Amino acid sequence: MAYTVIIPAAGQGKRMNAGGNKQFLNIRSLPLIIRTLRIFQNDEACTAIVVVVNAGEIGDMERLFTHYNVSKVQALVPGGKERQESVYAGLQHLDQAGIVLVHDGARPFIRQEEIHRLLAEVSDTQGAVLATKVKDTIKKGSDEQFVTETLTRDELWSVQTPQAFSFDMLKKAHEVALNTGFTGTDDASLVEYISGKIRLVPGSEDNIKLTTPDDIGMAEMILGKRKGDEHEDWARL
Ligand SMILES: Nc1ccn([C@@H]2O[C@H](COP(=O)(O)OP(=O)(O)OP(=O)(O)O)[C@@H](O)[C@H]2O)c(=O)n1
Ligand SMILES: C[C@](O)(CO)[C@H](O)COP(=O)(O)O
Repeated sequence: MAYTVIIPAAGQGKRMNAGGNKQFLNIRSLPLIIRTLRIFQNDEACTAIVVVVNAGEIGDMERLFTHYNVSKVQALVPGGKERQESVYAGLQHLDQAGIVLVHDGARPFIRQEEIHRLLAEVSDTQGAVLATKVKDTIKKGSDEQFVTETLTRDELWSVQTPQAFSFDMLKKAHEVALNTGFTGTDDASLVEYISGKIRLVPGSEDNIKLTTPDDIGMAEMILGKRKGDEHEDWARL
């Protein structure tokens, strides 16, 4: 199934503490954003990529894309203060309807197989997200750090990207959120807000978001584990 993808990459990378946007960090000598983009560059079902970046970083990003032959980037769009604003900015630059994926620039270990399983699930619902079952016991806490509730673990999922939607549904969800002041930490929550049904699609623990310095060690481990796998997307660009 053909799709387009919006890649929000306009963060500050504060928790990574790398002195700048973590998208430019080299992970085994390849910039993080390039690791993420090449998965989509190499996926024949992906027809176009919109990358949302910080306004001051457009030139640097363009140079990277040229250097690494990332040819599917249809637009480089200046982002907003929050991730939600950045995705909305990206949506304005998609000139194709159909299925749209949103995928964090900071998640470089997504596999084509997972993307295609997600796509297979989105056709009969309003949205689909990759997710893993929670392994820890999750409790809610008060401001004073007392437990207020222990949640039922069997019902809990840790949600990742990519998240898949029809273009019309995602656009409507973002517009309603904007007009009502609703904010969410992922795109599915905006669709849920307008009562859309979101399918949970089991994903992989490897699809981490590089958020803190510890995640760099985890990334090295994942790369080590995948080394030698000639079918891996990462070996091809
Ligand atoms: N205003 C923002 C904030 C985040 N993002 C993107 O959304 C993804 C997930 O965000 P996160 O991991 O939180 O990245 P940062 O915002 O860069 O990190 P931090 O919160 O530590 O500053 C990243 O690819 C990031 O670049 C974005 O496009 N626009
Ligand atoms: C969209 C997301 O990656 C799903 O897990 C996550 O919610 C992004 O959160 P962040 O606070 O922007 O890192």
